[in-house]
Amino acid sequence: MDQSDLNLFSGEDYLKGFLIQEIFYNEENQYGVFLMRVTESSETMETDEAVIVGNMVLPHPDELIVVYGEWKEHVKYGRQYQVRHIKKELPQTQEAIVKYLSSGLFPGVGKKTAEKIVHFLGPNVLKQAARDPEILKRVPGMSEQRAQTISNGLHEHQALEQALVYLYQFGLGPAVALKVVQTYKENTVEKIRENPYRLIEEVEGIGFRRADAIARKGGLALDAPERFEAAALFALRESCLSTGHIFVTRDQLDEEIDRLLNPHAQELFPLENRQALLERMVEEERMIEDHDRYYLPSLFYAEHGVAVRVKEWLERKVEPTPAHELYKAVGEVEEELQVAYAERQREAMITAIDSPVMILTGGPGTGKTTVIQGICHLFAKLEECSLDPKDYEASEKPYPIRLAAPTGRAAKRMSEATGIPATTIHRLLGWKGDFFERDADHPIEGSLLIVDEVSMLDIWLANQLFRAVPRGMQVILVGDDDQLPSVGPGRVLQDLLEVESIPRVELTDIYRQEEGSSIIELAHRLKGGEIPKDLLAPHSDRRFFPCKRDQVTDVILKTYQQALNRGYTLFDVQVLAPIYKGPAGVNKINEVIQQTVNPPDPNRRELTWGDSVFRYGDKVLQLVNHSEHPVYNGDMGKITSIDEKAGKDDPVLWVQFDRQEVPYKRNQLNQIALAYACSVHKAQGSEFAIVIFPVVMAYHRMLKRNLIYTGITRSKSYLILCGEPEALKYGVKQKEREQRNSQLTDLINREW
Ligand SMILES: Nc1ncnc2c1ncn2[C@@H]1O[C@H](COP(=O)(O)OP(=O)(O)OP(=O)(O)O)[C@@H](O)[C@H]1O
Repeated sequence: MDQSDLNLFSGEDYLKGFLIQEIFYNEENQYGVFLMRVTESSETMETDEAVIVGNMVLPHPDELIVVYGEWKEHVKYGRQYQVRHIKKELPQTQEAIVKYLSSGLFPGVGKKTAEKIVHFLGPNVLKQAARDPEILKRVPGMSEQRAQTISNGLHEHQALEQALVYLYQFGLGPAVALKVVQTYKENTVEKIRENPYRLIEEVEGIGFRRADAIARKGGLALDAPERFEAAALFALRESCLSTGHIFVTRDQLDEEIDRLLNPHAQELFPLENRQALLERMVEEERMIEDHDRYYLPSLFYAEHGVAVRVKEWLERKVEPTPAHELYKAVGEVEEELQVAYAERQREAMITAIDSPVMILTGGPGTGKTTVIQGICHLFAKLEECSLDPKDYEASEKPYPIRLAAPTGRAAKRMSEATGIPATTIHRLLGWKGDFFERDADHPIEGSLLIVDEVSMLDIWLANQLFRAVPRGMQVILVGDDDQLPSVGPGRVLQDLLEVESIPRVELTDIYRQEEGSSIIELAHRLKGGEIPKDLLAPHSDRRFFPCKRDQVTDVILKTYQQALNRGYTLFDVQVLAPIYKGPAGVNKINEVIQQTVNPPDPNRRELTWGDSVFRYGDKVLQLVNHSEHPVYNGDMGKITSIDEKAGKDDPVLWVQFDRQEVPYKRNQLNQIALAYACSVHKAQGSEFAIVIFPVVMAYHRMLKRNLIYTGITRSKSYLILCGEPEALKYGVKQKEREQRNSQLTDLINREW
């Protein structure tokens, strides 16, 4: 395909010329402001210079470009050309071609070689040599290999440029277009013409609607089978990822497919046709069907994997410890640890010792951690093994007990409270960024596994973890099923609780209350749907400041500052909000707190990234499990250094986490966010001395009982609620749990 074949933008207003100065350019979103020398334009201009603004892939200074867009009057900066899309033209004059060839884009071509090439082959060389390396061999002294390299380079460059231009016509922004081109390289146009729907699965950020629009423009028929297949897969994946389903029923699938394919979905794909297409997809194993339930293969296998493991555990017999021995050992543990266990706590410890698998549940302050510690000591006593990690340093024997939790903060808390080493599940499983080292063939080591915060476990992680449990290892799952369910698909803890044959103990008596906590009491009341009469009354450890939505950020800010003035650190105080956007959302609150507690300062380095500013000293949150460093989703740290001039492959920012300082390159900055405020979901598994929790009706879509309960129970010493009391009352009434489709309970109960 020739560049002249792509006369896509004919008729649109344009400016043609060269960039002469970069005023501003943000590599992350390709937003830039440039001064341009205009050599040609669709309308007459008074001068030959223009300020152009917009998202565009950065052109090379010597490249001839055409920008399509329109003139706009900016309140502050005056007349500017707002760019919609940009096309790079091949240079045409001898001088420009020499500059282009020797610009560094083509390895090994310096100014002299470039001049020789143009001298011998003339101004059409760029197009010709891209197609045929033989032409270059006419240049004296040009080796065959070098001719081939230059030709390949030219071909690749022109193909990529054409691909970008091809993508802009579909309304793709430069960032997404660049991602597409990086995925398919010089085959972009071909691949998309072949099947535009492949973009959904192969390029992040493109959904069904965008791929469908591209297919429409490309002339693909509305009733093309590829269209239906793409809609079906997209509908299935979205339902599972956004709602947490493991599978969707045929009715649910049809409804979602119709929504995507409307109008006329039913006529375009009548029942019989649909059935045949779905059957074909099942045959090709792109989805799995079981009794009219449709699964993504990875979810089907994960759910079955978990069921197989749990069944195996339940079938295993653990030799019961004689009762007198058990009770004697519990007594000794009580003495050692100076705790008098309550009856139910003792029952939990004894059940744990004699069960291949057990679930321990309970709300905050009911003594789950105390029992975990008790179980570890009891286990060590009966097995006659040491709990001192030093005793295992020089030995072949593995440490007998593995404590793990889904987040780094939860693991740290567990280890501090029990005095026994604990890690994240990802670390336990040897997470390597895109795979786990530990699996059924390379299981984890030890005899007892205790996992805390199991409500956060989705079916994928549960499967990874369970399959890496070696034969004979006892498993104890600990959690609070009234908390928010896992972010990923499944309802693992709830499903396992519905399997009657799994031994479980529920702790209900609250112990922290004895230490005078009214927060826990409030949490337990709200969990039962009750709003205490003294909700608004000041308590020694909690307050409710009634205010309107517009006043919420002021109230938060005041309370935040008061806490800092009293000596609490940024890490002791945490604001939690259910949503990110809006005047009382996480983003706004972060902006306001940052402005006050860590304001702009000429002596403090900062870096603008997307809509955020990261400044030296800011508190930040890790949003995903880091692929190179042991830093996990939910970990918080402080920015200790910024180098805004760092190159693409060098770190631009460092964050000090608990145990280490972690560098971030520019393309890793999407892994962190400001953390003065964060969502309740992100705070799962963490606790803070002071929690500030705004509740206003503007959050109504997200306000649910389990969310409020989870938010409130994150606070250890002091809880500050602010906002509209009726919003809290409204939220607590919203009890109906999300209905997530899963059949884990049935699978475990079923005879296979
Ligand atoms: N039998 C007991 N006697 C006295 N105090 C107890 C007992 N059990 C637990 N506690 C105390 O109650 C408090 C809460 O216990 P623990 O931290 O074990 O509960 P938890 O369920 O893990 O709560 P959370 O999830 O909020 O951390 C602790 O201070 C603990 O020492």
